[in-house]
Order: sequence, then structure tokens, then C-alpha cells
Amino acid sequence: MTISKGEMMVAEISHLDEKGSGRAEVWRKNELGNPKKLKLTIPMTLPGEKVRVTVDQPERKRRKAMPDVIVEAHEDRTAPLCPHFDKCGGCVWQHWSYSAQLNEKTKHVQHAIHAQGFDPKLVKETMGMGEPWRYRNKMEFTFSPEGALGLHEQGNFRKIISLETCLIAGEEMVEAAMEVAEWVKVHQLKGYNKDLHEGLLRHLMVRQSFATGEIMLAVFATESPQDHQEAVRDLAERIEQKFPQVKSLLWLENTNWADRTQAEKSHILAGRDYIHDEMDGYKFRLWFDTFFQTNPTQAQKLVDLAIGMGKPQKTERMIDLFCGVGTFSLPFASKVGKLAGIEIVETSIESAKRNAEDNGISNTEFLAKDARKGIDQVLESFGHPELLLLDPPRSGAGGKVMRRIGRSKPERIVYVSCNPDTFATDIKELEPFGYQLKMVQPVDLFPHTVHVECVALLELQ
Ligand SMILES: C[S@@+](CC[C@H](N)C(=O)[O-])C[C@H]1O[C@@H](n2cnc3c(N)ncnc32)[C@H](O)[C@@H]1O
Repeated sequence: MTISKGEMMVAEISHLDEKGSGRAEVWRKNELGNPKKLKLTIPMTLPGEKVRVTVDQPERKRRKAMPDVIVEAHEDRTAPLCPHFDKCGGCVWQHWSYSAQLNEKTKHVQHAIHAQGFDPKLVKETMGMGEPWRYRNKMEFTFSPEGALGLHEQGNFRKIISLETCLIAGEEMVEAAMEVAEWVKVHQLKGYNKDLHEGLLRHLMVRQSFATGEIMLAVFATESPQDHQEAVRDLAERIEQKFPQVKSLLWLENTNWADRTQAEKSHILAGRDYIHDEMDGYKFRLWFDTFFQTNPTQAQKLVDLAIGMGKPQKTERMIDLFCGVGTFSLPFASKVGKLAGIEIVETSIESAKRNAEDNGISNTEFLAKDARKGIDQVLESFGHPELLLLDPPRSGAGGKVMRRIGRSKPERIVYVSCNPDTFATDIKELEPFGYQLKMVQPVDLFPHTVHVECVALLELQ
């Protein structure tokens, strides 16, 4: 069949890609009459579904197409709750029942470890949330050049969807963000245009501790608050009157081309420059740039699982690699003899030290070092650890770090991962050192997205 521009056709979804979109292949004839494959990426679809799509550029090999009609729906298809679902890039799987999402996540982890030669039966069923909504304690919204506040459109980082709600963020966080959006309208402030590198408002970060209730609101802007005194005063007054739980209202200057929530200068408009949070009964101070687990309910499960698998003993030495501000270090420190935390970001290490002090913990040392160098330094000062926990970023720890871990011979390794694929390649590196994978427990920290976290145990044979 030849396909002409704008022609409607029915495609069958064979599988989902790493971003959670459906993939389908259709055959067509080229201008010489030979068969040619057209690969389609179709968001908001599910495996096995038949969908009608309009093909806008049939001459291309790969195209993204939006589903016009679902001809045959997956049995677990469900109506998405959020009014922004069809545009927003935040949650791509709201049209799939929660139990089916969890199954898909388990399968992803099984495939990832099987691809590296491990037994997929070691993977348990993904632990989900009882109530998989309003789980995020931190959101970063973006201002459009016109000043609307929202999130990026699916697959289009240039376009911002103006939001009225967000069902995965805490309710008070959304209400506070909407107040800021209203303030922007009243003062007719301009948003930042990334292409032209002009405009005032760039991002709004909202973070709330679900344990203490304290909220931080941080406005990222290209100019100083002194240049907008009347508007800034009004913002502080509105927030103070309506949201007494905002304990930190910040104005952060960012003139950098990079589109990130970073700051060259910070100004406290009200309160302090950090908020108090808690995890596993331990107190943490969070600044605007502090990495902290964004789903506290499920993060608590990660901590419990890590302790259950690691079985820390009072006589043991432990390394917490990629320790951040000490989310795992503090609960483990009270159960081992000595703990060393290693982390590359200096402010996180400063924070980890202060968090240990605030919680009366004195058997820890924290090193601001790259993981590789940090392991060498700890081995010299403190000898071989009996227990090692690692929680690297999505890119994984990498072969060099994993081989150093293997040579340092901990009896037990607890690996906390946010990427099953890099987790699987990392643990493969431990096999020659005599480690055996004992179990993998996936945990859903990000319902309605493709992401899945795992806690795994490896033991030295
Ligand atoms: C997934 S976070 C985990 C943080 C912490 N375990 C927690 O749960 O809050 C990964 C951490 O690794 C740190 N990191 C990234 N690259 C690193 C490196 N090469 N060496 C040491 N730490 C690194 C990041 O700064 C980040 O804090």
C-alpha cells in the first residue's frame, strides 16, 4: 500500500519504547513500487492496541504520530484523571491501570537483568503505592515567554503548557504555585525566552516536607529583586497571608544560558534559605539545590528494604557510596560501628555532616569526592568494609567504580538503583570478584511514569 500525505491508517502497537510511547511498523510502497517500512512512535497507546493515526510525512522512515482513534483498546486501558494528560510531558502512563503499570515495571527489571545473564526469577513484584497520586514533594515548573506557569509539552521542550493543576504534586504545593501564577498575571511580568535569552521569570521550584509541612518557594529570574521591588513585596505579602507554611521564599538569579534551576545569587524574600524535612525519623535540612528523594512514602520503603537486606551489625564498618545528604547514611549509622559516606557534591556533604550532627550521630565521616577516589581514600583510612551501599545516578556507577567495589571485598552489597539497565551492567562487573545476586525488589517511586527504582542484595560467596 502506498501512503499519501495526511492519509489515515490503522497501526498495531508492538511494544513500548523507553519513554513509554507505543511503537508500530507499517509497510508502504516507495516511488519505485518497492516495499518500505515506516516506523511510528505513537504516544498514549498500549501494547497490542490497534489505533488509527494520520501520517503527515510518509516519505520519512520514522515518524511520531498522534492517535486519532483507539480502534481496539488494551483491556487495562483506563481514563486518565488529569485534564492535562494529553499534552503534559509529566506522566505518560495515566491511561494504563496502576496494577498494569506495576507489572510492566517488574518486566522491565526482569528483562534488564536477564540481558546480562542473571536469573529473572530473582526479581520480586514491584511494590506500588496504596494511593498513587499527590506523591511528589518537589516540582520544578517553567514560565513561558508570555508568563504562563506550567510544565513542558510532551516531546517538545520549547512549549510550556499552562497548568491549572498537577495530580502528582502535593495539593498545597500546587495551590502555592497557582498563587505565584496569579501574581505574575497581576504584575504583567514576562517569562524567559530561551531562544532570545531575554525575559525575567524562568522557573518556579516548590518543595514541601510531607513530614513537617514546611514549604519552600523559589523563583528563578534573570534580574535582581531590587529591580522589581513593588512586585516582589507583593509576592512576599501574598505568600505570608495565604501560606503560613511557606518557611522559605527565595529569589534566585540565574543568567546562565543552560536551562536549569541553578543560581548565581540568592536572595531570601521571607523566612530562611532551607526547610526542615524528616525521613525514617531523622531530621534533614533541605536547601533549594539539595538532592532529596521526591516520593517520601516510597523512599521510606527503600530505606526499610535496604536495612532488611543489608542486615547492618554494630561491629561492622560500612560505606555509603553516592550518599547525597545522608538519606541512607543516618538510618544505617545507628546500626553499624562506623560509616563513611562518599558524594561528589560538596554542599550535599556539608549538609550530610550537619544532618548527622542535628541527629546526634557521631560515628560517621563524609567525604566530598568522586566515588572512585573516595573508595580508595576510605579503604586506606578505615580498612575493608563489611557492608557497602551504593545509590548512583541514572547513568550508573560504571565499570571502574564497580571493580573498585569488588576489590574492596565487602561481604554484602546493597545496590539502590533508579535505572534497571545500568544496574544490570554494573552488577555484571562484580561477578569475577565472587559476588552473587540474591534478590531484586523493584519499588515504584514514580507512578504514571516509566521510571522504576530497585533495591538489590549481592553477597560475596
Ligand atoms: C540517586 S542520588 C542518591 C543520593 C542519596 N543516596 C539519597 O538517597 O538521597 C545519586 C547521588 O550521586 C551523586 N554523584 C553523582 N556522580 C557522582 C560521582 N562521580 N561520585 C560521587 N557521587 C556522585 C549525586 O550528586 C547524587 O547525590
